[in-house]
Amino acid sequence: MKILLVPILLLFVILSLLFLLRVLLFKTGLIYITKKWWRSIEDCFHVYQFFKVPEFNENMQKNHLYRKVSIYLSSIASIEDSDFTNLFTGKKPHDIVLHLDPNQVIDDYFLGARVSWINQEKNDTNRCRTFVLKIRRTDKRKILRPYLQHIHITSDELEQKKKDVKLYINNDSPGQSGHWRSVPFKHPSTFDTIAMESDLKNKLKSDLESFLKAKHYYHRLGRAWKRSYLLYGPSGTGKSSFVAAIANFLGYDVYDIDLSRVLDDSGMKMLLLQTTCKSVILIEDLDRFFMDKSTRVSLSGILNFMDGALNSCCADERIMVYTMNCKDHADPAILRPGRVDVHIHFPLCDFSAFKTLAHNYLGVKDHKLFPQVEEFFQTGASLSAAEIGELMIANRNSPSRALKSVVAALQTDGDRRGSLNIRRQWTDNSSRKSTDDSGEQSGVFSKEGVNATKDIRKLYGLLRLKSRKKSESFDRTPDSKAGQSCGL
Ligand SMILES: Nc1ncnc2c1ncn2[C@@H]1O[C@H](COP(=O)(O)OP(=O)(O)OP(=O)(O)O)[C@@H](O)[C@H]1O
Ligand SMILES: [Mg+2]
Repeated sequence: MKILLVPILLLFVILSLLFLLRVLLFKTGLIYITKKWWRSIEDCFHVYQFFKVPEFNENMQKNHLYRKVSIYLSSIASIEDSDFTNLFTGKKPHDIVLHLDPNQVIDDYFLGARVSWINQEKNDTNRCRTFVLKIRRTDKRKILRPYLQHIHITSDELEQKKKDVKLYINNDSPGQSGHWRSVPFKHPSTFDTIAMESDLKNKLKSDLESFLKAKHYYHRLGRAWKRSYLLYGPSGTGKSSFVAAIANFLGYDVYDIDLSRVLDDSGMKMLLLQTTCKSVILIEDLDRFFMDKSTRVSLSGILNFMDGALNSCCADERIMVYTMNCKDHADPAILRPGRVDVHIHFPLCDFSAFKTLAHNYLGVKDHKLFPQVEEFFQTGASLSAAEIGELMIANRNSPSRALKSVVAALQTDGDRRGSLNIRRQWTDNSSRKSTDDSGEQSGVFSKEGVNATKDIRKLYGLLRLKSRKKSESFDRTPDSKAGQSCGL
Protein backbone atom coordinates (compact mmCIF):
# COMPACT_ATOMS: atom_id res chain seq x y z
CA MET A 1 0.00 0.00 0.00
CA LYS A 2 2.83 2.35 0.97
CA ILE A 3 4.52 1.65 -2.37
CA LEU A 4 1.45 2.93 -4.24
CA LEU A 5 1.02 6.03 -2.10
CA VAL A 6 4.34 7.61 -3.15
CA PRO A 7 3.70 7.75 -6.94
CA ILE A 8 0.12 8.96 -6.35
CA LEU A 9 1.41 11.74 -4.13
CA LEU A 10 4.09 12.59 -6.70
CA LEU A 11 1.50 12.74 -9.49
CA PHE A 12 -0.70 14.95 -7.36
CA VAL A 13 2.18 17.35 -6.65
CA ILE A 14 3.14 17.50 -10.36
CA LEU A 15 -0.44 18.19 -11.41
CA SER A 16 -0.83 20.89 -8.77
CA LEU A 17 2.41 22.52 -9.91
CA LEU A 18 1.28 22.46 -13.54
CA PHE A 19 -2.04 23.96 -12.55
CA LEU A 20 -0.30 26.70 -10.57
CA LEU A 21 2.03 27.39 -13.49
CA ARG A 22 -0.93 27.71 -15.83
CA VAL A 23 -2.68 30.11 -13.45
CA LEU A 24 0.55 32.08 -13.10
CA LEU A 25 1.06 32.30 -16.87
CA PHE A 26 -2.45 33.26 -17.82
CA LYS A 27 -3.61 35.31 -14.86
CA THR A 28 -0.47 37.41 -14.55
CA GLY A 29 0.21 37.93 -18.24
CA LEU A 30 3.48 35.98 -18.09
CA ILE A 31 2.22 34.09 -21.13
CA TYR A 32 2.54 37.29 -23.21
CA ILE A 33 6.10 37.84 -22.04
CA THR A 34 6.94 34.23 -22.88
CA LYS A 35 5.38 34.61 -26.33
CA LYS A 36 7.37 37.80 -26.94
CA TRP A 37 10.63 36.12 -26.00
CA TRP A 38 9.81 33.17 -28.18
CA ARG A 39 9.05 35.47 -31.11
CA SER A 40 12.29 37.40 -30.79
CA ILE A 41 14.22 34.12 -30.70
CA GLU A 42 12.27 32.94 -33.77
CA ASP A 43 12.95 36.25 -35.57
CA CYS A 44 16.71 35.68 -35.26
CA PHE A 45 16.39 32.73 -37.65
CA HIS A 46 14.60 34.62 -40.46
CA VAL A 47 15.65 37.16 -43.04
CA TYR A 48 13.24 40.07 -43.44
CA GLN A 49 12.45 42.54 -46.19
CA PHE A 50 11.07 46.01 -45.54
CA PHE A 51 8.63 47.97 -47.72
CA LYS A 52 8.01 51.61 -47.04
CA VAL A 53 4.69 53.35 -47.70
CA PRO A 54 5.37 57.08 -47.23
CA GLU A 55 2.54 59.57 -46.82
CA PHE A 56 3.78 61.76 -49.69
CA ASN A 57 5.57 60.99 -52.93
CA GLU A 58 8.69 62.83 -54.15
CA ASN A 59 6.50 65.67 -55.56
CA MET A 60 4.87 66.07 -52.15
CA GLN A 61 1.59 64.69 -53.46
CA LYS A 62 -0.48 62.43 -51.23
CA ASN A 63 0.25 58.75 -51.55
CA HIS A 64 -3.18 57.08 -51.64
CA LEU A 65 -1.71 53.79 -50.56
CA TYR A 66 -0.70 55.39 -47.26
CA ARG A 67 -4.35 56.34 -46.57
CA LYS A 68 -5.54 52.86 -47.52
CA VAL A 69 -2.99 51.17 -45.27
CA SER A 70 -3.98 53.50 -42.43
CA ILE A 71 -7.69 52.62 -42.87
CA TYR A 72 -6.85 48.95 -43.12
CA LEU A 73 -4.65 48.90 -40.02
CA SER A 74 -7.33 50.68 -37.99
CA SER A 75 -9.67 47.80 -38.72
CA ILE A 76 -7.58 44.70 -38.04
CA ALA A 77 -8.03 42.69 -34.87
CA SER A 78 -4.41 42.97 -33.72
CA ILE A 79 -4.71 46.73 -33.20
CA GLU A 80 -7.34 46.01 -30.55
CA ASP A 81 -5.05 43.42 -28.97
CA SER A 82 -1.91 45.57 -29.05
CA ASP A 83 -0.34 46.82 -25.82
CA PHE A 84 -1.57 50.35 -26.40
CA THR A 85 -3.48 52.23 -29.05
CA ASN A 86 -5.00 55.66 -29.64
CA LEU A 87 -8.76 56.09 -29.58
CA PHE A 88 -10.45 58.87 -31.55
CA THR A 89 -14.06 59.68 -32.29
CA GLY A 90 -15.05 58.91 -35.88
CA LYS A 91 -17.15 60.85 -38.36
CA LYS A 92 -20.39 59.25 -37.27
CA PRO A 93 -21.84 59.54 -33.76
CA HIS A 94 -20.72 56.77 -31.38
CA ASP A 95 -17.98 55.84 -33.86
CA ILE A 96 -14.60 55.12 -32.27
CA VAL A 97 -11.52 54.86 -34.46
CA LEU A 98 -8.29 53.13 -33.41
CA HIS A 99 -4.97 54.65 -34.52
CA LEU A 100 -1.40 53.46 -34.17
CA ASP A 101 0.94 55.45 -32.01
CA PRO A 102 4.17 56.82 -33.57
CA ASN A 103 6.68 53.99 -33.98
CA GLN A 104 4.21 51.41 -32.76
CA VAL A 105 4.49 47.93 -34.28
CA ILE A 106 1.56 45.61 -34.91
CA ASP A 107 1.30 42.19 -36.48
CA ASP A 108 -1.09 41.00 -39.11
CA TYR A 109 -1.71 37.51 -40.46
CA PHE A 110 -2.38 36.71 -44.09
CA LEU A 111 -2.49 33.30 -45.80
CA GLY A 112 -0.81 31.75 -42.78
CA ALA A 113 2.10 34.21 -42.79
CA ARG A 114 2.85 36.82 -40.15
CA VAL A 115 3.77 40.36 -41.24
CA SER A 116 4.48 43.44 -39.13
CA TRP A 117 3.66 47.08 -39.67
CA ILE A 118 5.63 49.91 -38.11
CA ASN A 119 4.12 53.36 -37.92
CA GLN A 120 7.29 55.33 -38.48
CA GLU A 121 7.10 59.01 -37.63
CA LYS A 122 10.08 61.34 -37.85
CA ASN A 123 9.87 64.36 -35.62
CA ASP A 124 11.67 66.64 -38.10
CA THR A 125 10.16 69.82 -39.58
CA ASN A 126 8.29 67.92 -42.32
CA ARG A 127 6.84 65.44 -39.81
CA CYS A 128 7.18 62.73 -42.43
CA ARG A 129 5.05 59.68 -41.68
CA THR A 130 5.64 56.29 -43.22
CA PHE A 131 4.22 52.83 -42.75
CA VAL A 132 6.87 50.15 -42.96
CA LEU A 133 5.88 46.62 -43.84
CA LYS A 134 8.18 43.93 -42.48
CA ILE A 135 7.79 40.63 -44.21
CA ARG A 136 9.78 37.39 -44.16
CA ARG A 137 11.77 36.89 -47.32
CA THR A 138 10.46 33.35 -47.53
CA ASP A 139 6.84 34.61 -47.49
CA LYS A 140 7.31 37.60 -49.78
CA ARG A 141 6.89 35.86 -53.12
CA LYS A 142 3.79 34.03 -51.92
CA ILE A 143 1.88 36.79 -50.19
CA LEU A 144 3.08 40.30 -51.05
CA ARG A 145 0.88 40.95 -54.10
CA PRO A 146 -2.29 39.32 -52.79
CA TYR A 147 -1.75 41.00 -49.42
CA LEU A 148 -1.54 44.47 -50.97
CA GLN A 149 -4.62 43.70 -53.05
CA HIS A 150 -6.40 42.58 -49.91
CA ILE A 151 -5.52 45.92 -48.27
CA HIS A 152 -6.92 47.80 -51.29
CA ILE A 153 -10.20 45.90 -51.29
CA THR A 154 -10.72 45.99 -47.54
CA SER A 155 -10.00 49.69 -47.22
CA ASP A 156 -12.30 50.50 -50.18
CA GLU A 157 -15.09 48.55 -48.55
CA LEU A 158 -14.51 50.26 -45.20
CA GLU A 159 -14.45 53.69 -46.81
CA GLN A 160 -17.66 52.98 -48.67
CA LYS A 161 -19.36 51.92 -45.44
CA LYS A 162 -18.14 54.94 -43.50
CA LYS A 163 -18.89 57.44 -46.23
CA ASP A 164 -21.57 60.00 -45.44
CA VAL A 165 -24.39 59.38 -47.86
CA LYS A 166 -25.58 62.47 -49.73
CA LEU A 167 -28.84 63.40 -51.35
CA TYR A 168 -28.48 65.37 -54.59
CA ILE A 169 -31.31 67.46 -55.97
CA ASN A 170 -31.25 68.88 -59.51
CA ASN A 171 -31.34 72.61 -59.70
CA ASP A 172 -31.31 73.65 -63.36
CA SER A 173 -31.65 77.27 -64.33
CA PRO A 174 -31.61 78.82 -67.82
CA GLY A 175 -28.09 78.54 -69.22
CA GLN A 176 -27.00 76.13 -66.51
CA SER A 177 -27.95 72.50 -67.07
CA GLY A 178 -26.93 69.43 -65.14
CA HIS A 179 -26.53 71.23 -61.88
CA TRP A 180 -26.88 69.25 -58.64
CA ARG A 181 -27.12 70.48 -55.07
CA SER A 182 -26.32 68.15 -52.24
CA VAL A 183 -27.43 67.79 -48.64
CA PRO A 184 -26.49 65.06 -46.14
CA PHE A 185 -28.78 62.08 -46.54
CA LYS A 186 -30.11 61.18 -43.11
CA HIS A 187 -33.11 59.00 -43.95
CA PRO A 188 -33.27 56.33 -41.22
CA SER A 189 -35.08 53.75 -43.34
CA THR A 190 -33.41 50.34 -43.58
CA PHE A 191 -34.44 46.95 -44.89
CA ASP A 192 -35.28 46.04 -41.29
CA THR A 193 -37.74 48.90 -40.85
CA ILE A 194 -39.60 48.24 -44.11
CA ALA A 195 -42.67 46.05 -43.71
CA MET A 196 -42.37 43.68 -46.63
CA GLU A 197 -42.57 39.95 -47.16
CA SER A 198 -39.28 38.64 -45.79
CA ASP A 199 -38.72 36.30 -48.73
CA LEU A 200 -39.12 39.20 -51.15
CA LYS A 201 -36.88 41.42 -49.03
CA ASN A 202 -34.13 38.79 -48.96
CA LYS A 203 -34.37 38.25 -52.71
CA LEU A 204 -34.01 41.98 -53.29
CA LYS A 205 -31.04 42.20 -50.94
CA SER A 206 -29.24 39.36 -52.67
CA ASP A 207 -30.17 40.86 -56.06
CA LEU A 208 -28.37 44.06 -55.03
CA GLU A 209 -25.41 42.17 -53.64
CA SER A 210 -24.98 40.05 -56.74
CA PHE A 211 -25.20 43.21 -58.89
CA LEU A 212 -22.28 44.69 -56.94
CA LYS A 213 -20.14 41.68 -57.76
CA ALA A 214 -21.05 41.59 -61.45
CA LYS A 215 -18.74 44.34 -62.80
CA HIS A 216 -16.73 42.05 -65.07
CA TYR A 217 -19.83 40.26 -66.28
CA TYR A 218 -21.49 43.50 -67.43
CA HIS A 219 -18.31 44.74 -69.02
CA ARG A 220 -17.76 41.47 -70.83
CA LEU A 221 -21.22 41.95 -72.37
CA GLY A 222 -20.44 45.55 -73.31
CA ARG A 223 -23.27 46.80 -71.12
CA ALA A 224 -23.39 49.65 -68.65
CA TRP A 225 -23.01 48.23 -65.17
CA LYS A 226 -26.38 49.35 -63.89
CA ARG A 227 -29.48 47.76 -62.45
CA SER A 228 -32.91 49.34 -62.68
CA TYR A 229 -35.87 48.86 -60.44
CA LEU A 230 -39.45 50.00 -60.91
CA LEU A 231 -41.31 50.42 -57.62
CA TYR A 232 -45.03 50.75 -58.15
CA GLY A 233 -48.03 50.77 -55.88
CA PRO A 234 -50.47 53.05 -54.05
CA SER A 235 -49.37 56.07 -52.12
CA GLY A 236 -47.87 55.51 -48.67
CA THR A 237 -46.82 51.92 -49.24
CA GLY A 238 -43.10 52.47 -48.76
CA LYS A 239 -41.64 53.13 -52.22
CA SER A 240 -39.59 56.18 -51.22
CA SER A 241 -38.64 54.55 -47.92
CA PHE A 242 -37.41 51.54 -49.87
CA VAL A 243 -35.16 53.75 -52.01
CA ALA A 244 -33.67 55.16 -48.80
CA ALA A 245 -33.19 51.62 -47.51
CA ILE A 246 -31.29 50.71 -50.72
CA ALA A 247 -29.05 53.78 -50.35
CA ASN A 248 -28.35 53.01 -46.69
CA PHE A 249 -27.75 49.35 -47.43
CA LEU A 250 -25.22 50.07 -50.18
CA GLY A 251 -23.87 53.35 -48.78
CA TYR A 252 -24.67 54.96 -52.16
CA ASP A 253 -25.49 58.63 -52.72
CA VAL A 254 -28.98 59.40 -54.02
CA TYR A 255 -29.57 61.61 -57.07
CA ASP A 256 -33.24 62.55 -56.98
CA ILE A 257 -34.32 63.97 -60.34
CA ASP A 258 -37.23 66.38 -60.36
CA LEU A 259 -38.39 66.21 -63.98
CA SER A 260 -40.32 69.46 -63.71
CA ARG A 261 -37.02 71.28 -63.12
CA VAL A 262 -35.20 69.78 -66.11
CA LEU A 263 -35.06 72.25 -68.97
CA ASP A 264 -34.81 69.83 -71.91
CA ASP A 265 -33.39 66.51 -73.11
CA SER A 266 -29.83 67.79 -73.10
CA GLY A 267 -30.37 68.93 -69.51
CA MET A 268 -31.29 65.34 -68.75
CA LYS A 269 -28.04 64.13 -70.34
CA MET A 270 -26.03 66.69 -68.43
CA LEU A 271 -27.60 65.55 -65.17
CA LEU A 272 -26.59 61.96 -65.84
CA LEU A 273 -23.07 63.06 -66.76
CA GLN A 274 -22.72 64.91 -63.48
CA THR A 275 -23.62 61.92 -61.33
CA THR A 276 -20.88 59.89 -59.70
CA CYS A 277 -20.56 56.13 -59.62
CA LYS A 278 -21.83 54.16 -56.63
CA SER A 279 -25.08 56.06 -56.62
CA VAL A 280 -28.81 55.56 -56.76
CA ILE A 281 -30.47 57.62 -59.47
CA LEU A 282 -34.10 58.17 -58.68
CA ILE A 283 -37.03 59.45 -60.70
CA GLU A 284 -40.12 59.58 -58.51
CA ASP A 285 -43.68 59.47 -59.85
CA LEU A 286 -42.64 58.65 -63.40
CA ASP A 287 -46.31 57.96 -64.27
CA ARG A 288 -47.05 61.65 -63.77
CA PHE A 289 -44.60 62.40 -66.57
CA PHE A 290 -46.98 60.71 -69.04
CA MET A 291 -50.03 62.53 -67.76
CA ASP A 292 -48.47 65.91 -67.12
CA LYS A 293 -47.66 67.29 -70.56
CA SER A 294 -46.09 70.46 -69.17
CA THR A 295 -42.65 68.88 -68.72
CA ARG A 296 -40.02 69.90 -71.26
CA VAL A 297 -38.33 66.53 -71.42
CA SER A 298 -39.37 64.24 -74.28
CA LEU A 299 -40.00 60.51 -74.07
CA SER A 300 -36.81 59.85 -76.01
CA GLY A 301 -34.91 62.01 -73.52
CA ILE A 302 -36.18 59.78 -70.72
CA LEU A 303 -35.43 56.59 -72.65
CA ASN A 304 -31.85 57.67 -73.37
CA PHE A 305 -31.42 58.59 -69.76
CA MET A 306 -32.70 55.19 -68.63
CA ASP A 307 -30.32 53.42 -70.99
CA GLY A 308 -27.38 55.47 -69.74
CA ALA A 309 -26.78 55.62 -73.46
CA LEU A 310 -24.21 58.40 -73.54
CA ASN A 311 -21.57 55.92 -72.65
CA SER A 312 -21.08 53.32 -70.01
CA CYS A 313 -18.73 55.46 -67.91
CA CYS A 314 -21.59 57.72 -66.89
CA ALA A 315 -23.93 54.88 -66.09
CA ASP A 316 -21.50 52.52 -64.47
CA GLU A 317 -22.15 51.23 -60.98
CA ARG A 318 -25.49 52.96 -60.81
CA ILE A 319 -28.77 51.76 -59.41
CA MET A 320 -31.64 53.40 -61.29
CA VAL A 321 -34.96 53.51 -59.46
CA TYR A 322 -38.27 54.71 -60.85
CA THR A 323 -41.41 54.96 -58.76
CA MET A 324 -45.01 55.01 -59.96
CA ASN A 325 -48.42 54.73 -58.41
CA CYS A 326 -49.75 52.82 -61.36
CA LYS A 327 -48.07 51.21 -64.37
CA ASP A 328 -51.14 51.58 -66.60
CA HIS A 329 -50.21 54.98 -67.97
CA ALA A 330 -46.55 54.17 -68.55
CA ASP A 331 -45.32 53.88 -72.12
CA PRO A 332 -44.42 50.20 -72.79
CA ALA A 333 -41.04 51.38 -74.15
CA ILE A 334 -40.12 52.50 -70.64
CA LEU A 335 -41.00 49.16 -69.11
CA ARG A 336 -39.18 47.06 -71.65
CA PRO A 337 -36.53 44.62 -70.41
CA GLY A 338 -33.15 46.22 -70.04
CA ARG A 339 -34.65 49.59 -69.16
CA VAL A 340 -36.37 48.17 -66.13
CA ASP A 341 -34.76 45.01 -64.82
CA VAL A 342 -36.96 44.37 -61.81
CA HIS A 343 -40.58 45.36 -61.14
CA ILE A 344 -41.48 45.51 -57.46
CA HIS A 345 -45.07 45.92 -56.41
CA PHE A 346 -45.78 47.78 -53.17
CA PRO A 347 -49.29 46.80 -52.10
CA LEU A 348 -51.48 48.10 -49.33
CA CYS A 349 -50.95 46.40 -46.00
CA ASP A 350 -51.99 42.85 -45.38
CA PHE A 351 -52.04 41.16 -41.99
CA SER A 352 -48.42 40.05 -42.11
CA ALA A 353 -47.19 43.57 -42.98
CA PHE A 354 -49.46 44.92 -40.25
CA LYS A 355 -47.79 42.61 -37.71
CA THR A 356 -44.35 43.90 -38.76
CA LEU A 357 -45.56 47.48 -38.30
CA ALA A 358 -47.07 46.64 -34.89
CA HIS A 359 -43.75 45.18 -33.84
CA ASN A 360 -41.68 48.11 -35.18
CA TYR A 361 -43.96 50.93 -34.02
CA LEU A 362 -45.47 49.52 -30.81
CA GLY A 363 -43.08 46.73 -29.83
CA VAL A 364 -46.04 44.34 -29.88
CA LYS A 365 -45.64 40.82 -31.26
CA ASP A 366 -49.08 39.55 -30.36
CA HIS A 367 -52.25 41.09 -28.97
CA LYS A 368 -55.80 40.06 -28.24
CA LEU A 369 -57.02 42.44 -30.96
CA PHE A 370 -54.89 40.75 -33.65
CA PRO A 371 -57.59 38.18 -34.63
CA GLN A 372 -60.04 41.03 -35.14
CA VAL A 373 -57.56 42.92 -37.29
CA GLU A 374 -56.83 39.77 -39.30
CA GLU A 375 -60.53 39.27 -39.93
CA PHE A 376 -60.80 42.73 -41.44
CA PHE A 377 -57.86 42.09 -43.70
CA GLN A 378 -59.44 38.83 -44.80
CA THR A 379 -62.65 40.56 -45.77
CA GLY A 380 -60.68 42.80 -48.08
CA ALA A 381 -60.24 45.92 -45.98
CA SER A 382 -56.83 47.47 -46.03
CA LEU A 383 -54.88 50.60 -45.32
CA SER A 384 -51.51 51.78 -46.49
CA ALA A 385 -48.50 51.27 -44.23
CA ALA A 386 -48.30 55.06 -43.95
CA GLU A 387 -51.90 55.25 -42.65
CA ILE A 388 -51.37 52.44 -40.15
CA GLY A 389 -48.00 53.90 -39.14
CA GLU A 390 -49.56 57.29 -38.40
CA LEU A 391 -52.24 55.72 -36.18
CA MET A 392 -49.61 53.77 -34.31
CA ILE A 393 -47.32 56.76 -33.82
CA ALA A 394 -50.22 58.86 -32.52
CA ASN A 395 -51.09 56.14 -29.96
CA ARG A 396 -47.64 54.75 -29.32
CA ASN A 397 -48.05 54.96 -25.52
CA SER A 398 -51.01 52.60 -25.57
CA PRO A 399 -50.79 49.63 -27.95
CA SER A 400 -54.43 48.71 -27.23
CA ARG A 401 -55.61 52.17 -28.20
CA ALA A 402 -53.40 52.09 -31.28
CA LEU A 403 -54.80 48.74 -32.39
CA LYS A 404 -58.37 49.85 -31.68
CA SER A 405 -57.82 52.88 -33.88
CA VAL A 406 -56.46 50.61 -36.64
CA VAL A 407 -59.56 48.40 -36.30
CA ALA A 408 -61.79 51.47 -36.50
CA ALA A 409 -59.93 52.71 -39.57
CA LEU A 410 -60.19 49.30 -41.25
CA GLN A 411 -63.91 49.30 -40.47
CA THR A 412 -64.33 52.57 -42.29
CA ASP A 413 -62.10 51.55 -45.20
CA GLY A 414 -65.17 52.18 -47.32
CA ASP A 415 -63.65 51.74 -50.73
CA ARG A 416 -62.15 48.42 -49.68
CA ARG A 417 -58.91 49.10 -51.46
CA GLY A 418 -57.61 46.00 -49.85
CA SER A 419 -59.88 43.82 -51.96
CA LEU A 420 -57.70 44.67 -54.91
CA ASN A 421 -54.83 43.35 -52.99
CA ILE A 422 -55.93 40.00 -51.84
CA ARG A 423 -53.47 37.62 -53.34
CA ARG A 424 -49.86 37.67 -52.41
CA GLN A 425 -47.42 36.51 -54.94
CA TRP A 426 -43.80 36.36 -55.70
CA THR A 427 -43.77 36.04 -59.42
CA ASP A 428 -40.69 34.11 -60.07
CA ASN A 429 -40.68 32.52 -63.43
CA SER A 430 -38.44 29.51 -63.39
CA SER A 431 -38.19 29.71 -67.17
CA ARG A 432 -36.63 33.10 -66.60
CA LYS A 433 -33.36 31.52 -65.56
CA SER A 434 -30.56 33.94 -64.97
CA THR A 435 -27.91 34.07 -67.61
CA ASP A 436 -25.87 36.23 -65.31
CA ASP A 437 -23.15 34.26 -63.59
CA SER A 438 -23.65 36.52 -60.61
CA GLY A 439 -27.06 34.94 -60.19
CA GLU A 440 -29.12 38.06 -60.82
CA GLN A 441 -32.67 37.74 -62.01
CA SER A 442 -34.97 40.08 -63.75
CA GLY A 443 -38.64 40.03 -63.14
CA VAL A 444 -41.62 41.09 -61.20
CA PHE A 445 -41.38 41.07 -57.46
CA SER A 446 -45.02 41.57 -56.68
CA LYS A 447 -48.07 41.26 -54.51
CA GLU A 448 -50.96 41.48 -56.90
CA GLY A 449 -54.66 41.29 -56.61
CA VAL A 450 -57.91 40.39 -58.30
CA ASN A 451 -61.00 42.51 -58.63
CA ALA A 452 -63.96 41.56 -56.56
CA THR A 453 -67.26 43.32 -56.65
CA LYS A 454 -68.58 44.98 -53.55
CA ASP A 455 -71.33 42.42 -53.04
CA ILE A 456 -69.11 39.38 -53.07
CA ARG A 457 -66.28 40.88 -51.05
CA LYS A 458 -67.35 39.33 -47.79
CA LEU A 459 -68.00 35.99 -49.40
CA TYR A 460 -64.62 36.20 -51.09
CA GLY A 461 -62.98 36.91 -47.79
CA LEU A 462 -64.44 33.74 -46.34
CA LEU A 463 -63.49 31.70 -49.37
CA ARG A 464 -60.02 33.11 -49.22
CA LEU A 465 -59.69 32.00 -45.66
CA LYS A 466 -60.09 28.43 -46.92
CA SER A 467 -57.94 28.74 -49.98
CA ARG A 468 -55.29 30.92 -48.37
CA LYS A 469 -52.66 28.26 -48.48
CA LYS A 470 -53.15 27.79 -52.19
CA SER A 471 -52.91 31.48 -53.02
CA GLU A 472 -49.66 31.83 -51.09
CA SER A 473 -47.99 29.73 -53.75
CA PHE A 474 -46.26 31.23 -56.80
CA ASP A 475 -48.87 32.49 -59.13
CA ARG A 476 -49.17 34.06 -62.54
CA THR A 477 -50.87 37.32 -63.22
CA PRO A 478 -50.71 39.85 -66.02
CA ASP A 479 -47.66 41.19 -64.20
CA SER A 480 -45.92 37.92 -64.36
CA LYS A 481 -46.12 38.28 -68.11
CA ALA A 482 -44.33 41.57 -67.80
CA GLY A 483 -41.83 39.75 -65.67
CA GLN A 484 -41.38 37.16 -68.38
CA SER A 485 -40.72 39.83 -70.90
CA CYS A 486 -38.00 41.10 -68.58
CA GLY A 487 -36.54 37.66 -68.32
CA LEU A 488 -32.84 37.28 -68.50
N1 LIG B 1 -43.83 49.09 -46.13
C1 LIG B 1 -43.57 50.00 -45.17
N2 LIG B 1 -42.89 49.67 -44.06
C2 LIG B 1 -42.64 50.57 -43.09
N3 LIG B 1 -43.05 51.85 -43.13
C3 LIG B 1 -43.74 52.24 -44.20
C4 LIG B 1 -44.03 51.34 -45.27
N4 LIG B 1 -44.74 52.01 -46.20
C5 LIG B 1 -44.85 53.27 -45.75
N5 LIG B 1 -44.26 53.40 -44.56
C6 LIG B 1 -44.19 54.64 -43.76
O1 LIG B 1 -45.11 55.54 -44.34
C7 LIG B 1 -44.52 56.78 -44.68
C8 LIG B 1 -44.69 57.08 -46.17
O2 LIG B 1 -44.00 56.10 -46.91
P1 LIG B 1 -43.33 56.40 -48.33
O3 LIG B 1 -43.11 57.86 -48.50
O4 LIG B 1 -42.17 55.51 -48.47
O5 LIG B 1 -44.49 55.93 -49.28
P2 LIG B 1 -44.56 56.05 -50.88
O6 LIG B 1 -44.99 54.71 -51.38
O7 LIG B 1 -43.30 56.59 -51.41
O8 LIG B 1 -45.73 57.07 -51.07
P3 LIG B 1 -45.99 58.06 -52.34
O9 LIG B 1 -46.37 57.20 -53.51
O10 LIG B 1 -47.11 58.92 -51.89
O11 LIG B 1 -44.72 58.81 -52.56
C9 LIG B 1 -43.08 56.69 -44.27
O12 LIG B 1 -42.90 57.49 -43.13
C10 LIG B 1 -42.82 55.26 -43.93
O13 LIG B 1 -42.09 55.17 -42.76
MG1 LIG C 1 -42.81 58.37 -52.44
